[in-house]
Amino acid sequence: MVHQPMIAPSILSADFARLADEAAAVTGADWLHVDVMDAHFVPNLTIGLPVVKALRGATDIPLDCHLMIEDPDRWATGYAEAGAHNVTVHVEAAKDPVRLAKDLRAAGARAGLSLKPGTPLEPHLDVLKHYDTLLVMSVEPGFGGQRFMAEVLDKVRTARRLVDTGHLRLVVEIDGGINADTIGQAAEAGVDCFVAGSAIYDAADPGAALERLRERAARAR
Ligand SMILES: O=C(CO)[C@@H](O)[C@H](O)COP(=O)(O)O
Ligand SMILES: [Fe+2]
Repeated sequence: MVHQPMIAPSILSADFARLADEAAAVTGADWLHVDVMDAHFVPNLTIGLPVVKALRGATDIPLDCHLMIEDPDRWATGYAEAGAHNVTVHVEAAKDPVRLAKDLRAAGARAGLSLKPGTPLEPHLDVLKHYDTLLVMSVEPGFGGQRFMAEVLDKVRTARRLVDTGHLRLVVEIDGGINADTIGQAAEAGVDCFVAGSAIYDAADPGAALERLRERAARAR
C-alpha cells in the first residue's frame, strides 16, 4: 500500500471556464483526474487532447487521464505523449490491452486499466500484470455526482490481496461517489488512490475538502 492515501480531484466537477484556477485550488492533490468522454463509450461528451495539453502547461500536478472512449488503442498514447502521468483505458473498450500498456509506458506514462462496476476482475489478471494502475469504477462511468456502489469493494479487496502478496504491482484507485461518508469503507478495503469530483469541487474550499478526505482515509486504514 502506498504510504499515505493519495487523492485525485476530478476536474469533471470543476468550472471548465477556469481550469487553471481550479487546478491551483487543489495544490495538495497527488494526481489531477481528467475524465475524457467521447459520447460513444459513455453517454456524455467532455474534453480531449487539446485541453489536456493546455492543462499540462497550466499546472505541475501530475495528470491522471481516465479515457472513457470507444477506441483507446488508437487515441491513448497521444495522451501519454502530451505529458499525462497516468493514462487509464477501459478493459471493456481496449482491443489489445497488453500492447496498449507497452505503448503507454514507451511513451513515458504509467499505464492504467479500468473496470466498470459490472466487470469482474479475475478474467483480466494476466493483462493486469502489464499495468501500473487499476481503476475500479464505483459508479457507472459517464457522470459526476452519482451514488457510491459499495458492491465493487470486493474487487478492491481481491486486488489489494494480490498486490500485498506480490502477484501484482499496482496502485489501486477508486472512482465515483467518493465523499466523507464513503471514503472510509474504500480505504478499509485497500484503496491507495481516491478520485473525488463533487466532494472536492462542490465544497467552498476545495483544498481543505481534499485534506479532510485524506485524513478520513488515513484513519480508516
Ligand atoms: O469517471 C468519472 C465518472 O465517469 C468520475 O471521475 C467522476 O467525475 C467522479 O465524480 P464524483 O462521483 O466524485 O462526483
Ligand atoms: Fe474518472
